[in-house]
Amino acid sequence: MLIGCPKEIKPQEFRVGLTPAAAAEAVSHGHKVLVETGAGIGSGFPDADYTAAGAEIAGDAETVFDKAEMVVKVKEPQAVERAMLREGQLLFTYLHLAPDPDQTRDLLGSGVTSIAYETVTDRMGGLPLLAPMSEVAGRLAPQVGAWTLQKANGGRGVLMGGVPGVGPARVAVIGGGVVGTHAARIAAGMGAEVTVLDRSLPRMRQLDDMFGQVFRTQFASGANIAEQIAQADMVIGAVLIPGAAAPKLVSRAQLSTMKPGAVLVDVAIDQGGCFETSKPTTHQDPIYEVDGIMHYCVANMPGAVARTSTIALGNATMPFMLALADKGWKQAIQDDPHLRAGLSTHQGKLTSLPVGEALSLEAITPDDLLAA
Ligand SMILES: NC(=O)C1=CN([C@@H]2O[C@H](COP(=O)(O)OP(=O)(O)OC[C@H]3O[C@@H](n4cnc5c(N)ncnc54)[C@H](O)[C@@H]3O)[C@@H](O)[C@H]2O)C=CC1
Ligand SMILES: CC(=O)C(=O)O
Ligand SMILES: [Mg+2]
Repeated sequence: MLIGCPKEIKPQEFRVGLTPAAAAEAVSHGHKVLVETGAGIGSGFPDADYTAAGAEIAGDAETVFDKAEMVVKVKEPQAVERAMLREGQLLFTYLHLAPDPDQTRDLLGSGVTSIAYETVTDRMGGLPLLAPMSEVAGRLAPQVGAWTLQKANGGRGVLMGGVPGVGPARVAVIGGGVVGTHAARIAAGMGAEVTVLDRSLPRMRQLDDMFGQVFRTQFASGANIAEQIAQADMVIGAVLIPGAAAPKLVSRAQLSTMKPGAVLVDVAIDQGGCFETSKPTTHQDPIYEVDGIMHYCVANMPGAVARTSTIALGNATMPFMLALADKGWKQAIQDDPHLRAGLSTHQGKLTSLPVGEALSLEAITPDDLLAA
């Protein structure tokens, strides 16, 4: 199979879909790999690393999209990239379709077969292709939130760990999955007083066993969320219902109950965000203020630490990428129900029920598609 890897074009996105190590593995499996010139540069991988791995270098994105049987990326295809997709081609990348009707329409219109990293599952009920980037974004969240809390950035001027004689910042993390756990660990490590709110009692038991007194857990009822945000210097949004639009857990009216200059970091923004006032921002212009409350809502946070993120993502995607290349998408998803869970569009059909529900579109399950 010819596997193509274009350079990412989302603002300030420095990750790349294929590492030289992944390219070398694909070549050793007998596949051809075509990488756009400069695609790996932002992650510290020059073209020479790809040619050494046996890949070819293409001069532009058009050549990659034109020739590739499978396009491997990081972020959802942007409008100019979507215009280059076609029926019979396979797209393997993050998609986040539920909050993105334009992208969904274009993917369906192109006929491309697309598999979303973020809905591929594993035997433990986890999301193995989302997890590495959730680890990164979770660890980044208190760091960017602490920067936003600085007075010059619009925050209330509170230091995460406090100092002797002055108490630490209070941080509420809503959602105690991968993002939430990593965020809570780092915020606690910075000296903040941290509470993690989740709706899953088994998850909170697990967190309590693992972390003891490092941070507290609290059931994510509306009342508890209201109480926590009123006391918080920083609130980190980290909820997920896989594939679906994020539930809105903090309304605009509730901002008036918060401390002026408090910070909302909405990591769940890629699924539409869990605060009513969230809207996606970029690394170039990451923060904005609503009713005195600072918001950080960057939808590709891991792009800020591209080298770590590219390698972490590549480690996770490689076995799936190889299965798709070796077997073709149909056989690969027939053999692996976890990869099947990622199938999102095929020949103009939407194959994700949560996306169908979020966008009021007709959808079938991947199983129904295979059975048809
Ligand atoms: N902005 C960015 O750059 C990035 C964003 N993300 C996003 O972060 C979000 C979280 O991802 P993960 O931690 O990997 O998901 P996860 O599935 O590991 O954790 C989600 C947690 O949310 C909890 N939850 C669901 N509904 C809830 C509710 N109503 N109230 C409280 N808790 C609730 C679940 O019980 C679960 O523990 C996703 O939207 C993901 O796409 C991930 C990586 C990068
Ligand atoms: C998960 C995601 O959206 C990202 O890593 O950018
Ligand atoms: Mg998007």
